[in-house]
Amino acid sequence: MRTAYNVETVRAAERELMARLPEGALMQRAAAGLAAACADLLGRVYGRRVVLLVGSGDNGGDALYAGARLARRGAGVAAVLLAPERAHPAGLAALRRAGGRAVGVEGAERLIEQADLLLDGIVGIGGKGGLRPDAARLAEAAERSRAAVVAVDLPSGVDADTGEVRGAAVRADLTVTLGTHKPGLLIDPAREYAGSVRLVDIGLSLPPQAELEALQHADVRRLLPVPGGESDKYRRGVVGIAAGSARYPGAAVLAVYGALRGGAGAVRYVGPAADAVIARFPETLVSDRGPKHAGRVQAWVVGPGAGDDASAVGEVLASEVPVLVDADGLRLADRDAVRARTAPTLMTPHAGEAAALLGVPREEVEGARLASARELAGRYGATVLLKGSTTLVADAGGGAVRVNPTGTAWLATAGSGDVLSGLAGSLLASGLSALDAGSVGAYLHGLAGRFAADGAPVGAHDVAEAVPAAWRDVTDA
Ligand SMILES: NC(=O)C1=CN([C@@H]2O[C@H](COP(=O)(O)OP(=O)(O)OC[C@H]3O[C@@H](n4cnc5c(N)ncnc54)[C@H](OP(=O)(O)O)[C@@H]3O)[C@@H](O)[C@H]2O)[C@@H](O)CC1
Ligand SMILES: Nc1ncnc2c1ncn2[C@@H]1O[C@H](COP(=O)(O)OP(=O)(O)O)[C@@H](O)[C@H]1O
Ligand SMILES: [K+]
Repeated sequence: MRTAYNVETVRAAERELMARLPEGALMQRAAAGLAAACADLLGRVYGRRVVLLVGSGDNGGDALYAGARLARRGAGVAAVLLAPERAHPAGLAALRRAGGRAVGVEGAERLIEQADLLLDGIVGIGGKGGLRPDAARLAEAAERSRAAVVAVDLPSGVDADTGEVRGAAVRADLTVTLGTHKPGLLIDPAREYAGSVRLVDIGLSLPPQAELEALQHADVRRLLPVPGGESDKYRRGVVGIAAGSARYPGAAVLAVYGALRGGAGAVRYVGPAADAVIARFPETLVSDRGPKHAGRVQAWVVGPGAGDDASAVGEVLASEVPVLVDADGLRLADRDAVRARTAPTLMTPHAGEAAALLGVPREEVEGARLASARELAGRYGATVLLKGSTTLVADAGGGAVRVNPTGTAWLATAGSGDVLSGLAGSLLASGLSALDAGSVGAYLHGLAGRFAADGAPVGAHDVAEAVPAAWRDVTDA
């Protein structure tokens, strides 16, 4: 499991560790990791032009010490000091001893333009609000430069805890993050500014509960349902799909497609698209009598392409099995009915649907995904899977939010959300918790999207078709 911790937790761990180590030891560990990452990126250090962008905090100190190490290996290193009188004194002295030089922000543009590598030490976890004007100008100059950009700890200008970006921020090719990942490095929009992320272990001891966690293959492998000798189709779990309408029969087909590949032993379909479903998937058990009379299931999926059929949504919510609510179902679900449920509820909105439920503009959700997912989970007393460029899964009771690491923008294709609903619903029926079903479903769906697309456009049915390959990739690894 990859984890990310917020600033408050990092600060506490840092204080505890610093009390046990000689002064400056942590910064030396950070600088060693940074210099090694820069050297890897440069290939050859000798003769390269390195420019440090240095703010007045310890983030700038890390950059200065790393610059000193690179200068000792023969790089030409210049530090651009945002506040010369407040730059980390020992770091600056170390840089000068190693043959580096320091300049103010005037004239920095030319240096930045000619650099091979820029090390962004403007601000790290001590940053507050959007970058101040001088810092913003440096971030913009860095963006114009052709140099490789390495961010110290996180790209200056992004919010470490939330992933929000207000105004200018440094766009890095590589972020060398210290001690632990920060939530902002894993959540859009900030994630896009971070480039690839390399974690340098500086010895922090962190509490068991993270702010954010990302499943890896090994975690997913442990969670996937596997049939055994005792299994039969009912014991493996039956998932009910109440989806589709005369207008959107395809949503039903795609949700069933996903569900057939999600580990349940049988898929029951209820709704007006039974003919289309059976034509494509003859193994589906179909019924036109409404969810209440459809026969037993271990979990329901309701909503994809459902149009305005509020009664199916109401019947499903009244059931005592886990329920996944998606798409039209989210609009039609009564909040009190969701809150009153005792079995797990998993809601799977995209940003637009989440915005409608929260009564805020869509951009607000896209700019603050973590807070939006948590807020929605709290309001509905449900597990919320917020889809989009970064997919997050938040439980109502708090705890670590799951962030999906496998997605690809090729998944932004009509109907791919329907496949995800069926897939995650099937995992719910086979006994996973809402948090696990949502995050494992998103993981397989993202991987299937990558496999199916392989760099070219795909349709939602291709994604469903690739789920078994994703499953095997996880279990074979
Ligand atoms: N934690 C760890 O384990 C370790 C941490 N380490 C490193 O320390 C870093 C944290 O250092 P930190 O606490 O000194 O804060 P930092 O990020 O340099 O920012 C403060 C400075 O930024 C300024 N500033 C603030 N907002 C701004 C804005 N919007 N726009 C522009 N400027 C702004 C603020 O100015 P002021 O408000 O004081 O005027 C102040 O000067 C951390 O990220 C990591 O790199 C490692 O060395 C070792 C282990
Ligand atoms: N930019 C993106 N990057 C990665 N995944 C994305 C992106 N945009 C959308 N997705 C994924 O594609 C799927 C789209 O689902 P949804 O919005 O419900 O579409 P539909 O209703 O057409 O099925 C979701 O799994 C979502 O996370
Ligand atoms: K930085």
